[in-house]
Formats: sequence, C-alpha cells, structure tokens
Amino acid sequence: MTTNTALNASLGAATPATIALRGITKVFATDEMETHALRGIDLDIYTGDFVSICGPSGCGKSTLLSLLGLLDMPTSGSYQIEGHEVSGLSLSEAAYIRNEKIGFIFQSFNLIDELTVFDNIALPLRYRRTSLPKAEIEARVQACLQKVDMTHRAGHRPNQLSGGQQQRIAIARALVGNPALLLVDEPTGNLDSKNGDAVMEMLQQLNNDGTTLCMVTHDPRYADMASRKLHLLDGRILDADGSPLQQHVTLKQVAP
Ligand SMILES: Nc1ncnc2c1ncn2[C@@H]1O[C@H](COP(=O)(O)OP(=O)(O)OP(=O)(O)O)[C@@H](O)[C@H]1O
Repeated sequence: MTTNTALNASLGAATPATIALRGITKVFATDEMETHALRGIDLDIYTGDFVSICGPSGCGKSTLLSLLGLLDMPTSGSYQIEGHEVSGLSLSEAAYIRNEKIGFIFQSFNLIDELTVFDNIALPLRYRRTSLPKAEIEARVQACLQKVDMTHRAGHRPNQLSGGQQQRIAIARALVGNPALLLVDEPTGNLDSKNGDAVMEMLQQLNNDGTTLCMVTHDPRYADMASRKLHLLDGRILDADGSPLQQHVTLKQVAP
C-alpha cells in the first residue's frame, strides 16, 4: 500500500470510481429524425461491482453498453475510466484503451473458427501495443482456461464445441487481459436454460473473485444475481434497488 493510499484509507476517503459517467447523452441523427437513445446517464461503478441493466426493447441498453465499451462515443457528457476522461478519444486511442481495460462477452460468442481455442483466447494479448513474452501469454491463457474449466479443449476449434463451451471460451478470452470492467450482453441468449445457468454461475463466481461486471439481460432471474440493478426507460435510469450492501454504486434519476 502506498503512503497516499494508506492515508486515504485511514481517513476513510472515498475511493475513486473505476467507471464514472456524468450527464451522458447519445443522439442518433439522420436527415429525417433524431433518436435520443440516452438522455442523461449518471453512473459510478466501483471495482468488484456486479451491475445488471434491464429495460424494454429500445430503452438504450445496448447503446449504454457500447459507450461503456468505447465502441461508440457519447453525444455529450463525461466518461472516465480510472480517472481518465475517455469520451473524446480518437478511434485508435479508444481501441487501445478498450483492449487494455475492457472485456466483452456477447450473446453470439464471436469466436474465430479458423483459430484454436488457445489462439482465440490469446488474441487480445497479441493485439496489445506492447507485446508480451510468449511464456507470459501461454501462462495467462492457461490460467483463464482453468478458470472456465476448459483446459482439455485448448487445441479444439470453436465449431467443435457446444454452445455452453463456446461461451466459456468467450469468457476466458474476455478475462485474459485482466480487464478493469467486463461488459456482458445477454450472455445466455443463445443457450438452453441448463447451460445458461452454468454460464451465469461462472460469471457470479468471477465477480465473487473480484471481477467487475456490467451485464445487460432480459432475464429477471439473472438480473437479480447482480449486486445492483439498473432499470432503463426511454434513455434514463429509472431507479435503484436501494440495497444497503452496495451503496458505493451511485445512480441518479436525471430530469428530462
Ligand atoms: N445506429 C443507430 N442509428 C439510429 N438509431 C439507433 C441506432 N442504434 C440505436 N438506435 C436507437 O436508439 C434507441 C435505443 O436502442 P438500443 O439498441 O440501445 O436499445 P436496447 O434497449 O438495447 O433494445 P433491445 O432490447 O431491443 O436490444 C432505439 O430507439 C434505437 O432504434
């Protein structure tokens, strides 16, 4: 612990949020119309949180996840990751931060069938600006394969695996870069209930072990597994569940 950290801890100072959104809006404009997909989102996510995002079709869930993942930029507002403003980054800077800080798990597993399971998981590390030694890549991939209990399938191709197994490989790929935030979009959408439950148990375990998660889901059972539930309607956060356990997640209702 550094001197400053120790001092802050002893003074009970608030830890800065890993993710801090302030007044985030997103407008999609065409010649004919403007769609206000997000209308002022304030949200703090701290290390170790598990946040779920629910809401009806078209309320802005995917848009919010895209902004959090730096796949798109807000129309206005501030977005900080670990204290660094990222809302105005160029495409290449955004790609760099995304690869270093954020892991993605999608409904469709988005694995590459031409590569082995091992190489799929190693891919984010191979795209890093600073290349890692081969031995470190090997060690990290093996550790992630172990986490998802898929070591025995390292040499297989994704299309030789079941859907549940493919999602576990996608989870390993998302984890391999030690992301500050794991963004999860309908992780069980392509799975039967047994495999869906197994994937959710795995995500819950990762969160118990310290991984920070933000997940979009339509399934209320899975949303309830989160430590904090966000409800979106028409581009606004409606309410928080008020759980006393997670008071460090700050949600604000934003006036129209
Ligand atoms: N690229 C785009 N261009 C124009 N409008 C868009 C674009 N992407 C999203 N929208 C609009 O923004 C609003 C929010 O869309 P978004 O995909 O975030 O909703 P969602 O809550 O994820 O919906 P679903 O649950 O159906 O996936 C919708 O009205 C949608 O039509």
